[in-house]
Amino acid sequence: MKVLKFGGTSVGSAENIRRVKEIVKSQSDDVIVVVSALGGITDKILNASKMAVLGTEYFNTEITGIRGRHEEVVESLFEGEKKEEVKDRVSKLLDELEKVIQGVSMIGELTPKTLDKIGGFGERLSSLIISEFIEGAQWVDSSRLIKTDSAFGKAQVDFHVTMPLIREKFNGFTGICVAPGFVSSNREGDYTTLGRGGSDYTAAIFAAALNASVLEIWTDVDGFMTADPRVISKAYVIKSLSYAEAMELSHFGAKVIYPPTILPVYKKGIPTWIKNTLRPEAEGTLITESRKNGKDLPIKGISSISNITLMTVQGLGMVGVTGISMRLFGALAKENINVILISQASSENSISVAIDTTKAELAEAAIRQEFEREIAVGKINKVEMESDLSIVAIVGENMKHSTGIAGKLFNTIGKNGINIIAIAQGASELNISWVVKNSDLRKTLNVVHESFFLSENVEVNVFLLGIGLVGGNLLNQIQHQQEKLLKEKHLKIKLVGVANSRKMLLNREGIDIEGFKDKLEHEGQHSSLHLYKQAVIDMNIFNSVFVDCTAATAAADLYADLLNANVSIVTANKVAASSEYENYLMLKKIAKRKGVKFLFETNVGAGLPIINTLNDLVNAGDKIQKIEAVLSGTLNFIFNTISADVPFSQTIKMAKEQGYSEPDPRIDLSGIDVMRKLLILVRESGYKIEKEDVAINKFVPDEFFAGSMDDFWAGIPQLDADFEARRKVLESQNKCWRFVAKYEDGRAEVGLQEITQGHPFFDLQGSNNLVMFTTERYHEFPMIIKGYGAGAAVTAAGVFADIIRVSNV
Ligand SMILES: NC(=O)C1=CN([C@@H]2O[C@H](COP(=O)(O)OP(=O)(O)OC[C@H]3O[C@@H](n4cnc5c(N)ncnc54)[C@H](O)[C@@H]3O)[C@@H](O)[C@H]2O)C=CC1
Ligand SMILES: N[C@@H](CC=O)C(=O)O
Repeated sequence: MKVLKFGGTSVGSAENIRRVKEIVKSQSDDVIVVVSALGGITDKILNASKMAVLGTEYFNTEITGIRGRHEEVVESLFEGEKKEEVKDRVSKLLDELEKVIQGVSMIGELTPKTLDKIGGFGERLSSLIISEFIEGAQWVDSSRLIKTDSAFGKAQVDFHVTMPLIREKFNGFTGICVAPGFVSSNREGDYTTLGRGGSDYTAAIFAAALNASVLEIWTDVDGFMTADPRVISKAYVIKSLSYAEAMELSHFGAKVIYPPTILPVYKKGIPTWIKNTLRPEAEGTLITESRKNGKDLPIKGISSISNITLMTVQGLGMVGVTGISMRLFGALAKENINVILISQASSENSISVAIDTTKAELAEAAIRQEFEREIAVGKINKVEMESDLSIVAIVGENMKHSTGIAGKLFNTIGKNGINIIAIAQGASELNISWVVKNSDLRKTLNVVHESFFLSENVEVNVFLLGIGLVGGNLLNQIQHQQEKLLKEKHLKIKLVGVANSRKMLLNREGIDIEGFKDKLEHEGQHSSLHLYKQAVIDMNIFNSVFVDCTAATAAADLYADLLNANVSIVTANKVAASSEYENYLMLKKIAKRKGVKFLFETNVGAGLPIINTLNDLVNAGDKIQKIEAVLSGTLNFIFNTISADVPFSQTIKMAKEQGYSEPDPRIDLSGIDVMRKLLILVRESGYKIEKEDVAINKFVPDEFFAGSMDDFWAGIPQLDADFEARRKVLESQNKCWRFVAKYEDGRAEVGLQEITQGHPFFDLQGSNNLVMFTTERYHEFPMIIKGYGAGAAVTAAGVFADIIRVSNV
């Protein structure tokens, strides 16, 4: 004997009822089919009753709708005489329903007893139609077999009476029987109901009573998912669960099965399948007895409940006093308030309980009344209600005796800036639950799902600002490398935001890099730096990284807020790291405190591994004694290109065209760019230094920087002749110009130098950079790092490497 239960969607239309018939007919065993009401009908019935008791005539409209839905289904499923016969029977039941609701309207009273009588009509109607539609099927009235107490609304089953009644009814039964779910009756024969979702429970009771070989719950999803697929697009179906796991997951919000369903089948060890009526070929989830399975992941699923209120009762007078908890829970129970989570520290100074927010006021009043005396004398000084919260739970038998799960869980959550308000874990170690703000729920679920279920892949969510040379190249590189990184490094780089100075485009599911510029232009929202920053923070996505490829000071001013919101920063923009020392230090401190990264490798030497190398030297205990470097790609290019044929002003234009210069090349020519770089190197070496401490020996007079960009381009050729004359002299002396940065003994300076042959800087070609670190360990022969020091492609590659560093893969 098998018991199959079909939910509201499964029987919600004539088409779906045909699928149900196919499934039932394909069974080789005897079958009991338990059905819910047609999807949405119970809500309509209850609404009609509520309208009736309020005295509005709207209930008639609801009844017409209910009638129409059933008539439509009958019309489609049946033909000829059979159709008329079923129509007639359905109509009689609907008349009965209408009469009861009209009665409610007349007397203006809707007792729980009447509500239970009304509430079960949907199942009675659907089961009647389906039993007639499946040839040879009998109809059995579950309400006469399942006996309960008289707690109308959510009656308790009397198993001592129910089980024999069912066995007796089905003694010697063969074939197919269709029964309404949800409905039951008390000792007096009045209708009761088993609670919303109770049809699952009806099926489980039948299965347990008859020792069914299997219980199948047919619904509209493929099975229990690892998380709510509406929030986690990558959630997938869990193949198998123990009864305890299924119970925990469904209790904590996974609305796949009505929680009480589990107990009867668990007691009898009846395997229970969750299957999809709309995709019967899908494997589904099998719920069986508890087995610790070495192959399973430590946790099977995550579920959550939103709109929770946490009530905290606190007071020194509670410590060591017996009976406080008993009174607290007793007071809540008296008001029929379900406690979803309990958290009490061992100091006993406070107890927190999570309850449904709709019951918060009632709960507070009940507790204040119960502890009136203790509150008056100050033994309890706080009854605090915190709302807009959610409970998240991870569930899995394999957590038992596995070390490190809670550590990994809370570390991941903390690193993503999610505050945990309360925690509960039972000694069974089957479930760890914690409370977060509603606004952090989505991020929490993503973070946990990612780290426990998709641990194979690490996801980094990129918000890019600035799509000029470096930003544009970066996106090309990501696009080309994305697939390889996923395959070989299990790293998913997802572009979730992109902005220029006017517009922003955001999509938490990912933005296709192909054609992103068009999309930004046409679909992007109007933006400003502030709006973009706020959007990044509000989207609250885990493993977020803000990538700054602008040269804007205002962009650097966003970093503190972003880091504080647990967003890592990767920046090619040198402004922040070369700003006031206090600001530079503060950003580093925030990043450290928040467990996120603040990376700026490309600030010095573009893609060259200069800052990372310096960090490694210092971290390993070396001491930087001297820095000598050529740090400007632009200036090195200029001094390598200037010739009798190519005047000074022309080389500046060329450097800009080749993408070496800053967006404003005056930053390069004035020495500011090199000053910033030296400042950063000295700071990363562990010394405190400010801009004012760096002496800049300029080689272009200040007056050329005073006006607009156009003024600059118009004026700069005036220097060509002088430069050419000096260059000739230099050439005759076999020397070259290099713009050198130097730090030694607390003195920092940058300026143009004449370099003689044989010096390491002499042969530095093109836009190359060279850095020499003289340290305690690299003393006689300094460490030298040399290579392309500017250019969009190498810089973008350096930014890309920093993004990958954020992921820690
Ligand atoms: N080009 C190179 O070789 C290297 C560049 N860098 C740094 O990379 C950064 C970008 O340089 P490039 O791509 O060459 O410059 P770029 O001028 O080509 O690109 C900068 C982009 O930022 C955008 N932008 C400016 N202000 C903005 C704002 N408020 N909001 C949004 N977008 C804004 C601009 O419209 C432009 O598209 C600069 O900070 C530069 O110092 C660092 C190392 C090497
Ligand atoms: N403008 C800079 C680019 C790299 O930082 C340079 O020329 O070096």
